[in-house]
Amino acid sequence: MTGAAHGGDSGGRGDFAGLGEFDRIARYFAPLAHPAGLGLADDAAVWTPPAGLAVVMTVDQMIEGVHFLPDDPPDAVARKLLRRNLSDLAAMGAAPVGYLLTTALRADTPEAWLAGFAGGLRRDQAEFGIGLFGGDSSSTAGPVMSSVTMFGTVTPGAAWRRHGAVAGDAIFVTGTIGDAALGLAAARGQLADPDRSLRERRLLPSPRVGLALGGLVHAVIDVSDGLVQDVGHLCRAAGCGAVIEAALVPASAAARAAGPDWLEQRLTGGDDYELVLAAPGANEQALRAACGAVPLTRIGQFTDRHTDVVVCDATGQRIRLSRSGWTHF
Ligand SMILES: Nc1ncnc2c1ncn2[C@@H]1O[C@H](COP(=O)(O)OP(=O)(O)OP(=O)(O)O)[C@@H](O)[C@H]1O
Ligand SMILES: Cc1ncc(C[n+]2csc(CCOP(=O)(O)O)c2C)c(N)n1
Ligand SMILES: [Mg+2]
Ligand SMILES: [Mg+2]
Ligand SMILES: [Mg+2]
Repeated sequence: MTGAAHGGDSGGRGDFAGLGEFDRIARYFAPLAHPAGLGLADDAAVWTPPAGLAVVMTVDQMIEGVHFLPDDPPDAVARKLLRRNLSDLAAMGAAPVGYLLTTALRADTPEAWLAGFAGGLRRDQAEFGIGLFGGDSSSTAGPVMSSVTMFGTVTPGAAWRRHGAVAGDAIFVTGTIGDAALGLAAARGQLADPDRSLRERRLLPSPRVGLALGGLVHAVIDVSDGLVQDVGHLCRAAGCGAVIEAALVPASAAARAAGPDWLEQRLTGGDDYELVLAAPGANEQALRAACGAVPLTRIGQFTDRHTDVVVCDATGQRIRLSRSGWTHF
């Protein structure tokens, strides 16, 4: 390498006003390092998993224009990135430990954006007890992009899986469904959001980490693409079908205020990061106890109608939807 030296490069351009790649890492990311990250001063992280535990790994991205809006607060972008991954670990019954981070920023990305992003990481690291293992910094002429690869642990053989639902199992869901999708509609000016609670739920999901559901559930998935599509994944994994009673799907006060025209958007819009559980109805009280303060609602049941998710109204009449959830082209 020629030019800038490690730890003191001054090859920065644009809004980073002289702050180069290695200074950015030292200033914004090294303070967030987990002990396994070795101060972000080596070529890779070295992590010794606790003896007797299995490692659970997942990765998800945040891409400007696809997963977040250009004007979204950078701390919220970072927190949602962590929380999308935390939600996948939650769906597997894993305890989160740490993560690898990649960023691709534009030369005109303000330094304040990176400072806000790192502040969001710091805040949720404290909230969820995780640390930064390391990562990679790159540049782009296009949309800002970032990804997190997150690691957690679980007792070997005890991870919850997407398969395992059986006909007759109840479908349970945590929290409320549809707020983030309605929040996106609100951001686009299609829907009022007087108390900004829909915006809040779009920006900051609540991953359901740490629920002691082991032994009570047959299958689990987190809702990222949309309730109907993600229940469909449980069905395909198990070779069964499902009936969801639309009126039972929990809605926040703001979602109820939006009215019935927004039903399809709520059930298929995604970005909820709630858990869907397949479990015997008889386990309902035990599940409720395991969920503590996290609301749990029975929304339907699995059936022997192979791999078909049916949404119906309170009279059993089928509600036809034009899509089941989010897909990238
Ligand atoms: N590009 C890829 N390379 C390898 N595996 C992939 C790739 N994309 C997805 N997968 C795998 O496919 C499965 C489904 O991935 P998907 O991203 O849909 O799950 P998810 O993270 O739960 O959903 P979402 O991305 O909507 O949050 C996972 O096991 C994931 O590891
Ligand atoms: C600007 C903007 N447009 C659309 C959405 C909605 N959205 C995008 S990707 C996705 C599914 C999960 O992502 P993936 O499958 O890539 O992991 C959802 C629900 C958003 N959040 N922001
Ligand atoms: Mg994914
Ligand atoms: Mg998932
Ligand atoms: Mg995911």
